[in-house]
Amino acid sequence: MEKERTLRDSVLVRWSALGIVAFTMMAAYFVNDIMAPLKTMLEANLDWTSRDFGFFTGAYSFLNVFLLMLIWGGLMLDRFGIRLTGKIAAILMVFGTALQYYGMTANISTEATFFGYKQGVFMAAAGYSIFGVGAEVAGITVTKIIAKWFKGKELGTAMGIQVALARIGSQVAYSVSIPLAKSFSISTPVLLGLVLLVVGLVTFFIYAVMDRKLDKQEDYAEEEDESKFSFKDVKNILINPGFWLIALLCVLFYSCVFPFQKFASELMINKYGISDNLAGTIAGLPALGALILTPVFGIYLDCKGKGASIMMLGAAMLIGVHCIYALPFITNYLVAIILMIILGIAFSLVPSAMWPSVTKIFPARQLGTAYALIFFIQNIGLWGVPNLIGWVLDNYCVVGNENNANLYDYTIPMFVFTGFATLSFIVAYLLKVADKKYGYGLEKPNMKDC
Ligand SMILES: NCCCC[C@H](NC(=O)[C@@H](N)CCCCN)C(=O)O
Repeated sequence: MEKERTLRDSVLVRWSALGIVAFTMMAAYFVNDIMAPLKTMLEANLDWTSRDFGFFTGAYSFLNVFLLMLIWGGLMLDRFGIRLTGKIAAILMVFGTALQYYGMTANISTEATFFGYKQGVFMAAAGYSIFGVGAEVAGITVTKIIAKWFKGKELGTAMGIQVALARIGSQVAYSVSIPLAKSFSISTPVLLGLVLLVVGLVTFFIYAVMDRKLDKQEDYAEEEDESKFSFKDVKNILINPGFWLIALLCVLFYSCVFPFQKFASELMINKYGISDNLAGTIAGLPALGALILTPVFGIYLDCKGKGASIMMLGAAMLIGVHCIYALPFITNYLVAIILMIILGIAFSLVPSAMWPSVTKIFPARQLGTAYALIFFIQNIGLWGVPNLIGWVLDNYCVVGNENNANLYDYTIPMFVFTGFATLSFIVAYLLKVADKKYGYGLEKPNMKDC
């Protein structure tokens, strides 16, 4: 007997489902990056230091790392399902961003401190930390949603398009942040993010209706889902050398991209003399490049393979980019823009090879657990590196002061990023060696017929 057609068999409905949840993630990436270009203005207007900015930026991952929120989120996703987990994640993002907005706007004394940080900074960071839990849990929920609707269909393309749409959120955030803050007030960009997140929350509730309908039609049993978080699988994953190499590559590579971008606007202004209205757009160029190139490289990897070599190439490009940014005598703004474009290419190469590689190393049953653990380790870098860079800037890099904001020499921070990029290249090389030894098939194409 022919199987009954369900909602996911309709091209229009399944791509609409993707569009709806991708919007929620786009809003999340917008809020994630909206504060980055404001670093200098935060110093001038709200008396933040670089250490404060690093503390705030790293706060995104604080609860995910130290309270294991990503792990609990993974467990909750399996125990209570997509709809409840996704709604809670979206509510956390809205609540966290509202708290962050309050921390930036309320009339909090700049003198009073909390755990050694100004109260306003602490409040904004606490909000961003709650937002970070919501954003990361929403990330794994959306991965599961895409697997649910696109399994046996255009799964790879759908995942690539979702990440590409999220990059639009980042790029728009980098471009509009400073102009908005200058035209209205320093907190206006965050307020806009809050509005987008509320719309994202509403769209997720709309998605939940579709999800319930699909479950009714397909009799979708969460127990049968292959991507569950399970403590049984944790041990098997942790003893797989492929896991450690991918997780290390992920934390090192992403530590050279996301935290770097957060400080990049100021680097563009301080070192290359780029106007502050344009600096954010340039710092956001990697997201724009990745938006276009990630699907292109995805198709290449599907048809030709060479995943391990591509990860090495991306890491090598990153070493070159950060090293040239570190050289104090190269100050031409065109060089800065070209380097940002090259970083964008590397930022497309590595993720488009790395995320599908996870599916080659682990059986489908362990995928959810493997992704949650890799995200967890990645978050350690997303917490630690901004704190480290902020501390280095305050203690070793101040070279002057202009309009109540410090001027910084970024040589040391950029050499720190070069160090991480070098380590990521070594790990990518070891991954290629391990691929040969254990036969993961990372160099093989993802699809048989192209
Ligand atoms: N199917 C996995 C896609 C992962 C996309 C990846 N996102 C992350 O790694 C997040 N854990 C961290 C996002 C932080 C955003 N600034 C990506 O490349 O964005």
